[in-house]
Amino acid sequence: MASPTFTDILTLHYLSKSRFPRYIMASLYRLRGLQSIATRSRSEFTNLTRPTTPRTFLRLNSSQSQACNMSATTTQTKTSTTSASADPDISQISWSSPSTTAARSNVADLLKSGWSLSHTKDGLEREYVFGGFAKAMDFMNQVAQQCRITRHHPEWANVYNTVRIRWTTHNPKGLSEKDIEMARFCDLKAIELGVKSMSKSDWSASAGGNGTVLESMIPAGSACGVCEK
Ligand SMILES: C[C@H](O)[C@H](O)[C@H]1CNC2=NC(N)=NC(=O)C2=N1
Repeated sequence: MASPTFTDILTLHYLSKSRFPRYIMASLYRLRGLQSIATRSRSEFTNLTRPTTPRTFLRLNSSQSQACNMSATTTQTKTSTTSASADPDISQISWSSPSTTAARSNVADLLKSGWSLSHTKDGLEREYVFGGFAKAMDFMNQVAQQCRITRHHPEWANVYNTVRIRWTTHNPKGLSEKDIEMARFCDLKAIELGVKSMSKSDWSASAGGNGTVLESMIPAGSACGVCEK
């Protein structure tokens, strides 16, 4: 049995990196009389054929992928959605200023993707669950940075890995385009940080709208002392 030459080893290496199926590789070695290589231990062979860099896939649930779809379009151009779900009722929304067509379309998309309208109808609410406290803090810090840029702040609460967030405008009171923009920003940040779940927040619905941590701290859209001035 011929022992492999340096060229054989290089060829083997090259073919392995190109991830040829193992059985083709084995036949090639046999053809070339390199039985010693063809019958090498399985693990040695597997190590050669395994891709060198691990691949990670982000598996998104439907609301997360919808949020991603939305990010690919601008506020102005977004006019339709691929979702088959029924159009949410946006007629009840209490707007901060007269709403534009784009704002109405975008808020409908957000509602379809899992945001809910606050019980006072002037805000958007959602709940994110992260891998742990550190991730939840990263999320809050990154959203806070964006708040400094947009000069707009959320009403939110955190317990360990969970962040509940509400976007509403205090002055003039109601839902505004900034709320919509920030809600979308939150979804994208959360996905970027590997959020575990993005669910509809039921903080308004539960206990008649005032039974949750945040509701007892801050009634929806309450004065913040700065916005009211
Ligand atoms: C002066 C300053 O821009 C305003 O007070 C901003 C600050 N952040 C705000 N945030 C929110 N949520 N609503 C507001 O009306 C608001 N107003």
